[in-house]
Amino acid sequence: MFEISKTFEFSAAHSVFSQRLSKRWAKNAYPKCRRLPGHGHNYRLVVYLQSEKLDSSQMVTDFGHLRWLKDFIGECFDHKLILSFEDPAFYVLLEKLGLLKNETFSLPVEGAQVEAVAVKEDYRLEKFNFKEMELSKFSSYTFVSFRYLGETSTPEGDFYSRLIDGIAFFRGSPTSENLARFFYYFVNENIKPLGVKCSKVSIFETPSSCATFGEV
Ligand SMILES: Nc1nc2c(c(=O)[nH]1)N=C([C@H](O)[C@H](O)COP(=O)(O)OP(=O)(O)OP(=O)(O)O)CN2
Repeated sequence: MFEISKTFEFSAAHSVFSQRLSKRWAKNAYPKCRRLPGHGHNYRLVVYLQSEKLDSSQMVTDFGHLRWLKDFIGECFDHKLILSFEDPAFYVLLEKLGLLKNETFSLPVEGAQVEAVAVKEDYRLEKFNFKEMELSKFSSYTFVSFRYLGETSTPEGDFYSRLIDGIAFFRGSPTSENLARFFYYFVNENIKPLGVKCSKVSIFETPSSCATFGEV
């Protein structure tokens, strides 16, 4: 069996609302990773691909065949604040940011729209634009990243373009474990036509903290 790996780097922020530390094991049991609006990491994502045989280029697959993943990470994860649908503070945070009205995600800027790049439950990609959308509809996605489409020359337009471009929604708590699982299924779904398999994915939050999901 052959195995190749490709590493991707991105910077992002998250708040690990699910963090609970045991006093017995952690000297300082204060769960600092729950803090809002979040803390940042220089993430390293390592994707492992396996194949029994080599292709016509005598490769598992060309490293260049993962360019789509580099582009996706650059557009949808890099320099984003990853907010979780399941965070108890999710609704409060969106409301305070002016993005929530009657349980509806809405942009309070005349004429502006939001472009969403969404990963569905089956890990396929979908793109759509909206001005308003019921928040409950987002929870059928595993991940949604946003881009502001509108005027930016007013202070309000500037604020909402920077805010919208800076956030993404994630289904579970954004732990390294959950991110590794997300990328494992996302990569496997989207490389099916290449005829190779993603065997595992590792996510490094820091140089010394890593989670792996797949055939470990
Ligand atoms: N199993 C997991 N544990 C922790 C996760 C996680 O995703 N999975 N996440 C965090 C935080 O995001 C934290 O920022 C990173 O944790 P940690 O390695 O403890 O970071 P430090 O740099 O503060 O730790 P050092 O002791 O200085 O290496 C927490 N835990």
